[in-house]
Amino acid sequence: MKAVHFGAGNIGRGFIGLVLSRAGYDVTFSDVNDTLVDAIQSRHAYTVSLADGSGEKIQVDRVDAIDGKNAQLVAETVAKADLVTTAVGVHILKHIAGALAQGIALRLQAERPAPLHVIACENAIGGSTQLKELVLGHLPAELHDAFGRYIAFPDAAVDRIVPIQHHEDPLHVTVEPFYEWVIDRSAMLPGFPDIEGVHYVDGLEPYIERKLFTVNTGHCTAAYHGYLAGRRTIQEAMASQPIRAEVRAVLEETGAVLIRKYDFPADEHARYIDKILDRFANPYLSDEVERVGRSPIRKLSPNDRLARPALLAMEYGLSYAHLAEAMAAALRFDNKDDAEAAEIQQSLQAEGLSATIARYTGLAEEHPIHDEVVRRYEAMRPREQA
Ligand SMILES: NC(=O)c1ccc[n+]([C@@H]2O[C@H](COP(=O)([O-])OP(=O)(O)OC[C@H]3O[C@@H](n4cnc5c(N)ncnc54)[C@H](O)[C@@H]3O)[C@@H](O)[C@H]2O)c1
Ligand SMILES: O=P(O)(O)OC[C@@H](O)[C@@H](O)[C@H](O)[C@H](O)CO
Repeated sequence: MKAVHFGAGNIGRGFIGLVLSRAGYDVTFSDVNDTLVDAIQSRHAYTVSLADGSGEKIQVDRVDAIDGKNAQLVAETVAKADLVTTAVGVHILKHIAGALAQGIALRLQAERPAPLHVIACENAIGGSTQLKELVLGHLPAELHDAFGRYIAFPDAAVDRIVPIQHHEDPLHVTVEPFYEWVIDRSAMLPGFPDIEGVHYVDGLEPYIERKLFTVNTGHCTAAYHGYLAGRRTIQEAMASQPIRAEVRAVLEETGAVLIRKYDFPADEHARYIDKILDRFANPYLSDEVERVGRSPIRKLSPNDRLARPALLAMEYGLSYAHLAEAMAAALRFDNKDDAEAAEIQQSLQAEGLSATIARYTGLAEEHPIHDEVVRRYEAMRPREQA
């Protein structure tokens, strides 16, 4: 079985590539990073360590790589694959859609096209569905019918903390022991063999919202408050009692929303939160606040981990004060190396606070959550004075 995985980065090598390889797939990574592609092409293997103090290394074999900048080669590789996965970043999906569509077109020209599943493993609601729309935009109308019959894009939720790596070997990757990969079976074609290590469900929404509004809401809260307090990593941030308490408070707000929306048992959800707080504090990981807080425009956007649970909380008459505090801290994430953070700072200077909140969160000026973010932003000290 052949899999093409877009993105040989941290989650690509440390999670998806590892699981697929163990499940019996020959994995070909497509990436635009020449260092990664060259190293995989020359060694056809890499190692993964679990951040549990054991020092044990897992060998991943039978891997290959292609240059993601070569659209023709990417298309030909996709045409021969049994499975396509991605972990490139949701904003990059539009850049891979053209070559993916070209590969799908090649498959659909066959007399009896082989079915294909394309699974986006990104931190977003409906990542595969978004990719499907992008791919459709590149396909001629006469292929749309066959596309609907032979190509499926089941949505997925992926959870494993993989920090930015700092090893001499560019392929080695250290990951947390925990992982969870959930795929929406109801969107799959019949006859596809289960991937060992994947949890299949009918209907992904509760799983992706639970993951995004707990792991990722809590994570970015730790990152933004940690950044403001001058902490370098999430582990250092979580060692601060006030920050840990703020992260827990945010997760109690999103937890109340999730319990109300999905009827999750409260005691089970409380254990889920406790486990996540412990994962953030894992002493064997060093995860920089800049990585976890990266792309604040995406994180503040209406359908993502801060604004969406706050809106749901308001709709249900629940508290959103700590979510508003996290949004205010995101607006003060003044990391010059992050293009989205720089854009927010520029907007704050040029347009002012209210217009910036409205533009990036979609919360208009008179909205109660907007007002709460304004109050909290104004009461918050910037990083220099923290
Ligand atoms: N790191 C984590 O803890 C984690 C966990 C769960 C989900 N995710 C999600 O996985 C995705 C990737 O995150 P990451 O941390 O691995 O990032 P990363 O930057 O380590 O990896 C992304 C990879 O995509 C490659 N890439 C960029 N443009 C490309 C293109 N046009 N074609 C092919 N490859 C391209 C980059 O070169 C890089 O190697 C994101 O959506 C992230 O939210 C990350
Ligand atoms: O990848 P992002 O930028 O959406 O979010 C940063 C981290 O919260 C994220 O990568 C987590 O480490 C991951 O989602 C854990 O499963």
